[in-house]
Amino acid sequence: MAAIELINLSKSYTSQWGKKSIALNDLNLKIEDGEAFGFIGANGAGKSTTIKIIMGLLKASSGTALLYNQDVKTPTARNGIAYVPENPLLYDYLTPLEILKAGAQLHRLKTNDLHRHCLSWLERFDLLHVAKKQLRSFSKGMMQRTALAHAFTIQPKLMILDEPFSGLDPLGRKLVLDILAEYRQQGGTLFFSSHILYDVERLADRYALINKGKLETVHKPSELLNNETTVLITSSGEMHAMGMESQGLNRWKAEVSRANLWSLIEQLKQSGHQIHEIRSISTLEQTFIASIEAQKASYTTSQKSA
Ligand SMILES: Nc1ncnc2c1ncn2[C@@H]1O[C@H](COP(=O)(O)OP(=O)(O)OP(=O)(O)O)[C@@H](O)[C@H]1O
Repeated sequence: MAAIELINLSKSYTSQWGKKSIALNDLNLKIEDGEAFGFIGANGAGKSTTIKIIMGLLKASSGTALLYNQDVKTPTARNGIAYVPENPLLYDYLTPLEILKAGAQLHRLKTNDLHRHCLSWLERFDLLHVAKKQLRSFSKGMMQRTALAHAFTIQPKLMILDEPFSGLDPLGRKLVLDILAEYRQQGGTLFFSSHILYDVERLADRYALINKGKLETVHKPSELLNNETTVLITSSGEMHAMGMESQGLNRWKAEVSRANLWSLIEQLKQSGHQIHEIRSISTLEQTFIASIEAQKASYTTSQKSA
């Protein structure tokens, strides 16, 4: 069954002077249950508008949004679904423990020991030491982790996250990425928007690019792995291997095109190197930029010929 289905979804805003602007233009998208889906787009592309319509916080101008085959206009459509907005607003006179408990009770979570259940999620998000501290002293990253812990507490079947990595430092990002990956492995469904393309690439089974309210493409990250893709390879070894750049302490690194990867691996083997990591770099970023540039170019051409 589809977890999320958007059918010809459009949204336009009208300013107080009567000027109409289109935020979403005839969006069609289907996200299957159990899938991790990344939603990418530049500022103002329409990501938050889409998510707010799904969550019933905004009304679409036309079209339909379904959650597990139920129209999002039906409040029960969101049962068992967690949502973390881009800048979560949490009552700052409360403590994380109070927030998690209130959320679990609101969602009528069935657990033998609510207190322990909430504490375990706070521990997972590295917030146990501040479990009973008021949120007003928290940094942006701690707030974000509290909001995410709150979402996990209700054990949702689907998580809808608007920029889940925003405000997190590298350690916080890694922590959240690991927890989301684990949630995925256990069968959870994930729909998230992000600007951090590397994280989307690591977490998403598929992703969509949205540009000026229009869906550009829906891809599997693996579809991007072509011969032009740049690949990062790191190794360790005592001898210099041709094509590798020294990182000190017998560590080496190189960025090569995918087409040249196999000959480099052969080279490393011959030089007695141990390979540590091979991963594609910036592929999503390249696709994203190329897609926006292509859109701009076609717009300029059509303006000239008009
Ligand atoms: N309340 C509103 N009134 C008028 N226009 C709006 C309103 N909310 C959003 N928009 C416009 O709709 C378009 C899509 O905005 P949206 O917030 O969905 O983009 P986004 O992709 O989430 O951007 P960001 O990455 O910056 O959060 C933008 O042009 C924005 O200016």
